[in-house]
Amino acid sequence: MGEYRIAVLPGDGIGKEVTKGAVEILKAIGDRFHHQFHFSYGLIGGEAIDQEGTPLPDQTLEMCKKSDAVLLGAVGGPKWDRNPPHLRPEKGLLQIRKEMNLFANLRPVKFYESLVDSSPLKPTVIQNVDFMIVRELTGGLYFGKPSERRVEQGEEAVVDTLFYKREEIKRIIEAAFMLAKRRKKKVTSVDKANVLESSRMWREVAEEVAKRFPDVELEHMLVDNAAMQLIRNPKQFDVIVTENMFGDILSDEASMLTGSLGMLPSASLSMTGPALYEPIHGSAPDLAGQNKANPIATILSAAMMLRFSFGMNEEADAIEKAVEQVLAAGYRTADVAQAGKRVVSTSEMVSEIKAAILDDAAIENIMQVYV
Ligand SMILES: NC(=O)C1=CN([C@@H]2O[C@H](COP(=O)(O)OP(=O)(O)OC[C@H]3O[C@@H](n4cnc5c(N)ncnc54)[C@H](O)[C@@H]3O)[C@@H](O)[C@H]2O)C=CC1
Ligand SMILES: CC(C)CC(=O)C(=O)O
Ligand SMILES: [Mg+2]
Repeated sequence: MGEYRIAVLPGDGIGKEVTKGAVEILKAIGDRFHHQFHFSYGLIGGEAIDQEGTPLPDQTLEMCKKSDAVLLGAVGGPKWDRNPPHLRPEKGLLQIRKEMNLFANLRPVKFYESLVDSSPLKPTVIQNVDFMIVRELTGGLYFGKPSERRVEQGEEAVVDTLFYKREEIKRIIEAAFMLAKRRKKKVTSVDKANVLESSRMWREVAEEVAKRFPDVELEHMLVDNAAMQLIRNPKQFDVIVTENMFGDILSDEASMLTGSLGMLPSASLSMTGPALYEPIHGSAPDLAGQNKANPIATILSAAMMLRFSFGMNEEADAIEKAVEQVLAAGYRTADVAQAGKRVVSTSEMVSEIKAAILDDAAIENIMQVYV
């Protein structure tokens, strides 16, 4: 029996509700496949500021570094929006990504036939969409220094910095090529090379890396065009690789190809240490505490954890299959609700997915006896 330590950081707002659901699903997987998952909980974000005076307490970071994988909900909320930069919940998230070297953020965008009418886009546009956004996560505009307000020639001014070392660009582009090699063999490198020097180096590095992957096609695309192409013809994409902020924005946009921001999971990987798994959405203050949020993005993030961190392909498949079954059976949280479908709460959706996982196990047991 395998034993695995999972650090859980629920965070703020709906982060608490969706991680609770994903932990229930992991426990069901543990029961069905005979693994022992040990969960330990830590503070991050606004709640950590309130209780510990910092958005990322040392004990949270230590616990995560010692774990086999981290599951995170979301951070932030209006309560902390006027805090100084070092006391913002989002700072805790940026810090944990940096401290754990989680440079590669994988955000799969996958079409679900049952949700075809939940997306505002036409079925012909979204059917069979299946691509991966590879977002650089520990550099770029969210980390560059200086990032501050100042006075210049007597005027109030402000600066943020987009900084990368060549090596940081190289490793994320290599990660994208390695993924593409195992997929449809196409990398779209998204930048703003017509304006930004950082993007011109990004392009150069992409060209260099591409030489080592002759069977993978490389195309460059400017980010404004990419935002449009995602809506015009998303099926053209296989792997998109891009700078931190570009990836942040494009992935929220891409989520609507599936019908909701509440559907997109992510994995944040480092070269060596434990990885972190989180939905791509935020703490949704408008839904917090109402048992209405879609837990599927977090549940699918847990599936990514099983696949990437623990090598449990069958277990990850079981979660993904259960999600598809429950959607096909007509269960919907409010964000993907459609006429004629059954609208359920967060906890009801979790229960349905859990039942689908355990029902499948029961069928398997019967088959083992009779076949
Ligand atoms: N990874 C993280 O922890 C992130 C944190 N944030 C923080 O979250 C707070 C709110 O930011 P917003 O811009 O409103 O982004 P958001 O992602 O929290 O919400 C945007 C919209 O999507 C909806 N939504 C999000 N997740 C959903 C789910 N699982 N099910 C159903 N609907 C869902 C929300 O109700 C809202 O209408 C801010 O403090 C922001 O800084 C934002 C993005 C990511
Ligand atoms: C703090 C933000 C960078 C979080 C976010 O929007 C994201 O990671 O998608
Ligand atoms: Mg985001």
